[in-house]
Amino acid sequence: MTLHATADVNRIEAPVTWRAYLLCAFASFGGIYFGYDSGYINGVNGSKVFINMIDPDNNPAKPALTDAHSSLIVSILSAGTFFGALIAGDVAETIGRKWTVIVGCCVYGFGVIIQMLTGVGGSALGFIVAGRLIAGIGVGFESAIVILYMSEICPKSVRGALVACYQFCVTIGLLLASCVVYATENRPDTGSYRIPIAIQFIWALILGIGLIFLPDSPRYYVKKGRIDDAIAALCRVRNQPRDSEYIEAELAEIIANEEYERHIIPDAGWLGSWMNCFTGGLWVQKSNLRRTILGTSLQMMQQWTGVNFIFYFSTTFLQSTGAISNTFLISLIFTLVNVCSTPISFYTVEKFGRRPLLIYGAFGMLICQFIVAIIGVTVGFNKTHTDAAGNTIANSIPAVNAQVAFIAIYIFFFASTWGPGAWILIGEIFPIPIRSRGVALSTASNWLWNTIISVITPYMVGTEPKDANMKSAVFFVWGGTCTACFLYSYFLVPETKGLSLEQVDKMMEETTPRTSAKWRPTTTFATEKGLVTAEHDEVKQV
Ligand SMILES: OC[C@H]1O[C@](O)(CO)[C@@H](O)[C@@H]1O
Repeated sequence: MTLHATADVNRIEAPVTWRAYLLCAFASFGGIYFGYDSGYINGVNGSKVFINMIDPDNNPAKPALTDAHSSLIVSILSAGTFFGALIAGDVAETIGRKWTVIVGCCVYGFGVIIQMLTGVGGSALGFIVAGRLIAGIGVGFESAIVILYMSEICPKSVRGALVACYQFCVTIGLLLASCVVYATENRPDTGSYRIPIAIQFIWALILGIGLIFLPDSPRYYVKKGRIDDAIAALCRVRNQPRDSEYIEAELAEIIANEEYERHIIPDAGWLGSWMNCFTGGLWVQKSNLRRTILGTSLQMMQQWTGVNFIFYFSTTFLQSTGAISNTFLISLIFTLVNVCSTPISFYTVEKFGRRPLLIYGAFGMLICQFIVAIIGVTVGFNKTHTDAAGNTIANSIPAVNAQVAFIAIYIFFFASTWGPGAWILIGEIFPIPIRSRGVALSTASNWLWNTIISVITPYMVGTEPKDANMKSAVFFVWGGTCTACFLYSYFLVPETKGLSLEQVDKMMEETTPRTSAKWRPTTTFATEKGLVTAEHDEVKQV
């Protein structure tokens, strides 16, 4: 086969068309699963019908699941997603990105059916736990591979913005979940939990059926040596004809990079491929080990921002001050701020880049967290009294309101920076031979830390004798972790804006994180591999 390779670093990709845009953006719909599944269970765990089904001996005056059951039902999904993401890395190498996500949708659908059986024949706990574990595996498939797929098909100039759509969909999923459970939670029948569970089917159907009509990743085809399929796929995602010189140039570049990387990281069987993620020196930025640490730690840091403390526990926390009568409304406002702020990143991530976004975002978050903590321990959440009716009331309502406002500003900073930023970067930093496993490991890290934080925070703010009862001081912890995010992004995060995935590879070889933003490509992989032989581009045998 002959392809037009190019030496011009600016001509390796076709201009972006609307169709290409929409095609690439479709997969981001997978984010809805993620958000909806994390969100709906809090409401279901609060439904009386559900509680009576799981824990028939609960106190009718104050119906609640036992701590053990509640944390099992919540965290089992994350356990499933953790393993699902890891398995998906392998599956995506074997059957391709697109089909892995479709398989993920089927697994998820199966998990939803099992959840729907909750309460049938008097069994409840077993069905909901098994169903969420299986659905979690599906979410793990989808959350890791949608990012991988999108990063590989999106045009470089809008890749950040399109992958940010994924996080946007996560936030919409969270919002939908809180609206659905608000509407169903108090129903007197099994609809109070079956409706929120059944709605999950819709997401699986839309994503699974829609993806059947989309092409797989051209980079996957190149890795498998299926060049004709790669050309067809590239033509569709770039909306270009078969003989477009852009398609040929981009393909030549992907092929040259793949050959170069394969030379450095040879195929090494199943175990060897996983081991490849951990090879090379710790102090060498381009090494696989460093990239794996970067991807997994980025996702760890995203969870260390403490965002899920707000999304999982803000209602309980706000209730404890007695200052806010409608805590649902406040949580809804937090969720809305999250949804509305995320699209800001579509623009800023391409205009200013990934690094500034994470650095300034962490800075904004740490300031907000410390302000919330300081107000809280001096005049806000921590200072309460008991009224004549025995209710806990905050001494200073304006101080509590100020804390709520700063929490909302904190969410604004998270949603417009770290929320999407971590996902964008993990899709970009891995070289093709370890990309699917690297993205899988990084996604698994997000879920792992999500679980760890959701398991430990109730003890940090709980009021039982065994609990730390930190009240507002817990925001000092999140202020500290956001400070760690700030230093982390300054010292360790490279700039990947505007580069093709192949150019990112080169940039990571030639720069340090702090010098990365100035790096510009000077040559193409095709030139280096000798595919371009004259001063002007030439047809060359590939
Ligand atoms: O938008 C907030 C949500 O985003 C995530 O951090 C994933 O990127 C979730 O863990 C969190 O619930």
